[in-house]
Amino acid sequence: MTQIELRGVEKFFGEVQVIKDLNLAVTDNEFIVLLGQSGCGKTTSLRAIAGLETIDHGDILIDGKPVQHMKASDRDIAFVFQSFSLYPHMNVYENIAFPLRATRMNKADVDEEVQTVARTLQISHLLDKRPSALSGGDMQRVAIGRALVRRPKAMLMDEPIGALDAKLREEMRAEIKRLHLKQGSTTIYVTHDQVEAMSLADRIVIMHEGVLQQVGTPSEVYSYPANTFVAQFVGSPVMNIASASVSNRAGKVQVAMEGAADGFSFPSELVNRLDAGGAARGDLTLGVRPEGVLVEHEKKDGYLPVVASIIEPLGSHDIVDLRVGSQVLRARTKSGFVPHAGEKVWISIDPSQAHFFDPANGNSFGVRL
Ligand SMILES: Nc1ncnc2c1ncn2[C@@H]1O[C@H](COP(=O)(O)OP(=O)(O)OP(=O)(O)O)[C@@H](O)[C@H]1O
Repeated sequence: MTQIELRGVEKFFGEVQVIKDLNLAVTDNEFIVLLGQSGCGKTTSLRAIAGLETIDHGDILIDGKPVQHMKASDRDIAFVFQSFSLYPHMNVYENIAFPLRATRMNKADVDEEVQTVARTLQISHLLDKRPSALSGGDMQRVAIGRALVRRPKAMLMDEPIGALDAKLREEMRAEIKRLHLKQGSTTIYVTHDQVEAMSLADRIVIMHEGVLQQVGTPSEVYSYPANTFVAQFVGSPVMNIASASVSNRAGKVQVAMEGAADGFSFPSELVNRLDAGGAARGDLTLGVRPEGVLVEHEKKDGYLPVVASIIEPLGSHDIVDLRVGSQVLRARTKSGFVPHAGEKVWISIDPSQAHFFDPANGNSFGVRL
C-alpha cells in the first residue's frame, strides 16, 4: 500500500516560481503520468517527491506521513532517469544486485531477487553482459530492474524511454504497462509525449507553467478538457480552437465562426445549456476535434460551402484544412475523400463533438450536447 499526496507544494529557483500550489493525491497502485511541455515543472515535481529537490512550501506525504524533511534515501522510492545511469564497470547482474548488496542481504536471497526481476523484464540472457554491450532498450530494462529489485514503495520515472527511437519507444511503452499490471506498484511517470501519457496512465496530470491544469483518466481529459490548453495538448492532430459567436434567431441556434457570413446549425438546447453553464450570450471559443468536422461533397441542410486548402494524406485517413471565414478548421476524412486542394466541399460540426470555452480565460463552460 503506497499513497502519495502533495498539498500546496511550491518551488522557486531564485525569483522564478516553477511549481505553483500543486495539490495531487496518488492512490495505491495507481499509474500517474505528469504531462506537459518542456519547462512546465514536471521533473522538479518528481524530484521533489523523491527528495532530490527541496520544496519551499507545502507538504509531501507518503502513506499519510510528511516526508518533505526526510532524506531521499529514507523515502524508499525508486527513480528511473532518462539517461540509463548504469555502472559501466559492472555487468547487468551486478548492476541489478547493487541496491540489495547495499542492504547487506545474503548472497542467496540477492540471487533469487535478481533472477526474479530479470525474468520479469526478460533480460535473464543479458545478466553477464556489460552495459556497453547493450542496446538502449535493454539498458533501460536493466535500469528499471535495478529500481524494482528492492521493492520500493513507489516508482518514479522521468522520461524513461525518451532517448529511444520511435519503434523501440512503442515496444517499451507496452512493456512498462505490462510490468505495471503485473507488479502493481504506485508509479509516477513524467513525459511530454501525450500518446505515451494516454497509453500508460490510469490518470494524467497536465501541467502548464508550474500550474496543474487538469487531472483525469485519459478519456476524461480527451473528452472533457478543462480548458483550451488541455484541449490542444491532448489528441493528435490537435483540437480546432476558433473564435465564434452563438445566436438564437427565431428558435434557430447558429454557431458562427469569426469572419464567416453564416453559422452552423445547432440544437436549440445549446443556448439553455450555455446559459446554465454561465456563458454570456454571444462570443465564445469553439473547440472541435478534426473528427467532429463533417465534410460532404453535396449541399446539405445546415452545411456551409468551403474550399479545401491543404490535404495531408496519412494512409488510414486524411487531414484536410478548410477555410471558414477568417479561420481554418482541420477535418479528418476518409483517404482521398477530398482529392485536391482547391476543391469546394460542404461542412458542418457534429454538435455532440463541440466544446465551448470562455474566451476571457480559456476555461471550459462544461457544456456538451
Ligand atoms: N536546478 C535548477 N536551477 C534553476 N532553474 C531550474 C533548475 N531546475 C529546473 N529549473 C527550471 O525550472 C523550470 C521547470 O523545470 P523542469 O525540469 O521541472 O521542467 P520539465 O517540465 O520537467 O521540463 P523538461 O521536460 O525540459 O525537463 C524550468 O524553467 C527550468 O529551467
